[in-house]
Order: sequence, then structure tokens, then C-alpha cells
Amino acid sequence: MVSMKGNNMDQSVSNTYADSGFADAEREALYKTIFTRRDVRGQFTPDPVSEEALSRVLMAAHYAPSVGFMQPWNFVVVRAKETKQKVRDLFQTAHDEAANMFEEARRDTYHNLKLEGIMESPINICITCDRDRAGPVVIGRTHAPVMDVYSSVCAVQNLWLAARAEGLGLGWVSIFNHKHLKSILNLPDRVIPVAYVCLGHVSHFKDKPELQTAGWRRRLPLGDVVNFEGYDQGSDDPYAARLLAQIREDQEKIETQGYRGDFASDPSAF
Ligand SMILES: Cc1cc2c(cc1C)N(C[C@H](O)[C@H](O)[C@H](O)COP(=O)(O)O)c1[nH]c(=O)[nH]c(=O)c1N2
Repeated sequence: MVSMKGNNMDQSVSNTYADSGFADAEREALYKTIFTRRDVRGQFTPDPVSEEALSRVLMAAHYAPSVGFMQPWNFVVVRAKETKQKVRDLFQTAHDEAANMFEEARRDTYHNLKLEGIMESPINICITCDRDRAGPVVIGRTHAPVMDVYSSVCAVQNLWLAARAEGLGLGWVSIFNHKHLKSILNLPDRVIPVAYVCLGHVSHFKDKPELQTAGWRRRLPLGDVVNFEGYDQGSDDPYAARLLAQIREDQEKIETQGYRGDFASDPSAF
């Protein structure tokens, strides 16, 4: 299917390209999921997650991209209280160690942050990366071995977004000694624990990242991290100037009003 949509200003470019195949409402749903996704630590309710919903979010994760189609992930679903408690203890040790690494002025703020929901969430999942899943030579990984780990991260993001669309909260916890985590979950040597996430129904989703609300860090202006032709480089090109102006306008709206669906309903005007 081809489309005549778009407002490309370069007359030499053909205007025949594939339509997205998404209706406005479908596109809106995707952007809404992205912009309202939150890292959830403290709003879990004890309600069980249905097998149907869990199957869907795991499926979304499993259909993530992966280097050389390696699919290096496993999803270790943890529900037993005893296992969770062991992981929670691991968190506490690492959390106390981490507190001492911040400068004194920030230590209290750090201590007051809630950074996990291991016991409160009904489901924990460890997403792993089996570095030997597809043999020693993998398309796309030959010069950058870490690509398999990146692939598992793509699965985590799919899972996170699918969970949000299901109304399930998900929180990523990484404050652990990973060697000990491997031992609790019986991961073989070749397998890396990429992410440990807490999943469950929530009382509500917060509007902004908790670290932002707590004054820990602010969202960076996107324009500061979009570079041209080289790292940290600006550009005099009119296209770059228009793009940066658009980015400023879009981000200003999102930061002041939250995402309101404008990306989908009128993409050229937003
Ligand atoms: C690799 C990685 C690792 C962690 C996180 C994220 C990622 C990507 N985040 C969540 C993180 O704090 C959060 O994403 C940001 O603060 C932004 O907030 P939102 O996700 O937009 O709500 C996270 N959160 C937390 O409470 N404890 C943790 O250990 C971690 N670890």
C-alpha cells in the first residue's frame, strides 16, 4: 500500500511510500503507551495477574528484535515468597552499600526513594541473556559481542510497554550483586541476568518519573542530545534548525500538559 501523505519539502523525493497501516487511534495508542509508561515501585496491589495477560506481555517481549535473530532471552517467572525474599535481601544489602557512594548531601534523598516493589508485586520476572544461544558466530555480533545483551534489553522494553497497555505496572530493579542473583535463580555461567522486574496491578500510574518528582534528576531537553554529523555537534542547516524548533515545541507541550494524543491526531501540526 502506498501513500501520498507527508510534507517532505525536498521535491526530488518520491511521495510513494508505504502507509503505516495504522489508523489514527491505533497510532495514538502506541504513543500513549510510550509516554505514560512508568517505572513502578510503590503502587502495586496484591491482585493476581491473569495467565492470559501474562502470556500476552511475555509474547510481546519474545517478539522483540534480536541480533542475528538470536533470541537470547529466558523469562524466569518468580512467584514464590521465599525466592522473592532472598532477592529482596540481596537488594537491601546493595542498597545500603549504594547509599554510601553518594555525596552526603544526597544520601538522605536516596534513602527516602522507594526503589523496588519485590515483595508487594505478585510477579517478578528475571529477563536473561544466554550468550551461547546461537553458537559462537552470530550475524551482527561478530565485532560487538554486547549486542546479545542489548537484544535482551529490547525484550524488556517490549514487556514494559505491553504491561502498560494492559494496565499493569512494571518496575526494573538493578540494585543487586548480580553474581548472587544468578545463584538464587540457578542461572548457568553463560547466562546473564539482564533485568529483574516487578509486575502487577497498580492503584495508579504516576504522571512523571519518581526521580524527577523527588528532585533527583530532570528530563533532559531532547534538543540538547540530538546532534548532527558528529557527537555533540550542532548544524547551520535549515533542516536541522526546523527540526530543533519542532522538538522544542513538542517537548514543551509534553512537559507542561503531559501527552494528549496530538502526535497521532494531527502529526504534521503537533
Ligand atoms: C537499566 C535500568 C535499571 C533500572 C531502572 C531503569 C533501567 C532502564 N530503573 C528505573 C528508572 O529509575 C526509571 O526508568 C527512570 O527514573 C525514569 O522513570 P520512568 O521509567 O519514566 O518512570 C530502576 N528503578 C528503581 O527503582 N530501581 C532500580 O534498581 C532501577 N534500575
